Amino acid sequence: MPMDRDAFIITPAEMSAIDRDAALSGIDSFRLMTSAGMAVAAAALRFYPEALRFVILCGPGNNGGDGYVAAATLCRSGVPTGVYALGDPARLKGDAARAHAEWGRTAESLAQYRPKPGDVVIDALFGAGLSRPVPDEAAVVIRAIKHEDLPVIAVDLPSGVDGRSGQVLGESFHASHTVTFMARKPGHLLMPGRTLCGRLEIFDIGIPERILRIRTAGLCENGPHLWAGHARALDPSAHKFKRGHLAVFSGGPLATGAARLSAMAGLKAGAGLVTLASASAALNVNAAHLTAVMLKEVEDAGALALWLADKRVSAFVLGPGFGDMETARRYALMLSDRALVLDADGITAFKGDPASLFDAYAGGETRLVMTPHDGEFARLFPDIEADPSLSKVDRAIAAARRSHAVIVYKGADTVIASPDGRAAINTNAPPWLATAGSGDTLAGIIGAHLAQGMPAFEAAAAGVWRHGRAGAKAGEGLTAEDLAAAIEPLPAFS
Ligand SMILES: NC(=O)C1=CN([C@@H]2O[C@H](COP(=O)(O)OP(=O)(O)OC[C@H]3O[C@@H](n4cnc5c(N)ncnc54)[C@H](OP(=O)(O)O)[C@@H]3O)[C@@H](O)[C@H]2O)[C@H](O)CC1
Ligand SMILES: [K+]
Repeated sequence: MPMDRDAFIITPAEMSAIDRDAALSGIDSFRLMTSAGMAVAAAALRFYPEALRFVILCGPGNNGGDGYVAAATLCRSGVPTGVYALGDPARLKGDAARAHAEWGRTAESLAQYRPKPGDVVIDALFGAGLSRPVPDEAAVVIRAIKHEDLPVIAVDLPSGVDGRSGQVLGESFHASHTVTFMARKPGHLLMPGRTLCGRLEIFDIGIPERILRIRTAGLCENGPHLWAGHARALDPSAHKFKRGHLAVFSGGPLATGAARLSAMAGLKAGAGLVTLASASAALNVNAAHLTAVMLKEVEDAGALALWLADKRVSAFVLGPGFGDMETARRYALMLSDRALVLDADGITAFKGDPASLFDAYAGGETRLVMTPHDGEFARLFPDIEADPSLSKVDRAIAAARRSHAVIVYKGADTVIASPDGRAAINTNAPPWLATAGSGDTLAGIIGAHLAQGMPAFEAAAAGVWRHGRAGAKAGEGLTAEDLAAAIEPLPAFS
């Protein structure tokens, strides 16, 4: 399935390169700015027809330029406006200077602005070019506007949100609406940026798609366009062995539930067969709870080695509730010629010696998927986690490259990254998905996809998406059992 234009995610650096390419191909950059500013003005009139006054705050770069175009357009439409500038407008350059000149009035200084009820603020202070914490003068005004609870329409990004990482640099607006151009930036989707954008609109300012596509790297929003082509292998009408055999390792007798949640999710997600591998001490408690999921005694590494002679067991989930770190390490290394989802304790087990795991899965097709949340990620990749210059997308890609694994870096803004540099940001998870057993369910869904022969990146991305859908369907207050029951067929078959 070709990538849907709306699924593009373009970093601010890529956007600058796209702007340069557009200029080189003869596209007038001032026309782009004019389209951008007019789109903002139109959105402002549409969202807030009752506004007593539009207050446009203009910064020192092209984001400010968009603001002057918006101000001129709103003036022409006859609504009251006030324009306040950060820095001396005489120092504006290029298109922004021209936009200011064409507006043709005198802006007041930003420090003069006193928020008033009835004002609707158009934030054109900083956009893609924000490179450091917002200056104090801007921070004071942002806080005053928040205090007055005025609606804010952000141009491109809420000022203070880093478009590359979604992090707040100093202080940020919490916009009610954001109008961005051509495509979303990572900061619109990564946290906390996503929550600060309000309702997001993407406006086409006229850069041809062929120019966009050349510069877009492998980052997009997670969705069926990424993996539906690989979902055909998951035809539910196929024979059960063809639909793959997934094995999930159980924890000890007092911690068996997590693995059973994974196993049930794997079955619901379409694996033909699912076996729970349990040490003898936990066999009875598992037997008492299982019906469709099969049970096999795997007491130790020797028993696992014998079982691995059966090549039909095509994928494994190791970690949920597993508990025994030494055995987890041993099993994970033994499984290195199979597809493995390593979750929870399976990840923590390699704290201190991650290289042994990474080496075991190096070479050949990517077959390891790791599903860390923040804490687990820091255990395996402490230096990557501690590097403040990296966005969550950068961190996930760096970890994937180092570990030769697909990384599912969990959170409200789960990022799926492949060792080859592709990455996707997931957006369909409702907040209530963060519940006990949710991660176990996700591991089982991904395991089912791997068992059926989906490539690791697609298996993981599809798993995260189906998990989010199931969460939305099960609704607020869901339990992990509800979640497994709510897993829907893959879109290729719906
Ligand atoms: N293709 C498009 O999407 C188009 C988008 N447009 C708009 O252009 C901006 C990006 O414009 P740019 O000039 O690159 O960046 P900004 O306006 O966001 O900010 C750059 C200026 O701000 C200064 N700066 C940056 N951070 C700070 C800070 N913390 N404190 C003070 N000053 C700061 C920066 O100065 P430097 O010293 O860092 O050089 C710049 O002066 C995009 O967001 C859209 O709104 C185009 O209109 C059309 C094409
Ligand atoms: K802005």
